[in-house]
Amino acid sequence: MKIGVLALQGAVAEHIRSLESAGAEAVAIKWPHELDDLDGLVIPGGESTTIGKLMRRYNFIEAIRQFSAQQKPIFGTCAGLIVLAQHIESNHGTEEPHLALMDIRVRRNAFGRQRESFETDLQVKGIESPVRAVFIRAPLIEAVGEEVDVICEANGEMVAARQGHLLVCSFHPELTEDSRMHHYFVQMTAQSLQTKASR
Ligand SMILES: NC(=O)CC[C@H](N)C(=O)O
Repeated sequence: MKIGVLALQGAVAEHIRSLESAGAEAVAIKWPHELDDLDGLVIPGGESTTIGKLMRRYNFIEAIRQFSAQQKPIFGTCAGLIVLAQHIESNHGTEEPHLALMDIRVRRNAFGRQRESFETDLQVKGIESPVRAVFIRAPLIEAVGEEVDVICEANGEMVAARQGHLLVCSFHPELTEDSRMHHYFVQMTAQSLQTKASR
């Protein structure tokens, strides 16, 4: 199993390390054609406007949409969650979506200045004990469509969700030693490979 980490901006090396400790082969992806031999893709955190711009400049938008159309799993963390969302809100109003793949409405920088970065332990559906979650100028999921399963909340707010082959979280699972969120994604990818093989 080979999982790519979109390497336009953000914590790429940390995601590669976490994927490896979750048992996958992981590679940095710089060009759209490199998506062809991947089984899954991680879109890391960083700054969503910048990642969106770079995705357009290097023709990743259409390539990732095609990747998703093949039901190949995609995991967006923090800014990666924002670029996957169909609806984006910020303090300046509604923004143009980027990949627009997941039926969620997100709010950028949703925690306000006092709580810009913090860490906490959160229960995630499908993971036995709480995971350490690092939030950095994090977005929140404000609304989800019918197909979306919310798998984690922080103080009643939605911070991680899954829609079929798409997984998102508003925190940074790559910044802790706990690789269970990556393991969750590796399992999703393994399942999708199995389904394909049995077709
Ligand atoms: N840590 C992050 O990825 C922050 C996301 C960033 N605040 C944005 O809106 O794009």
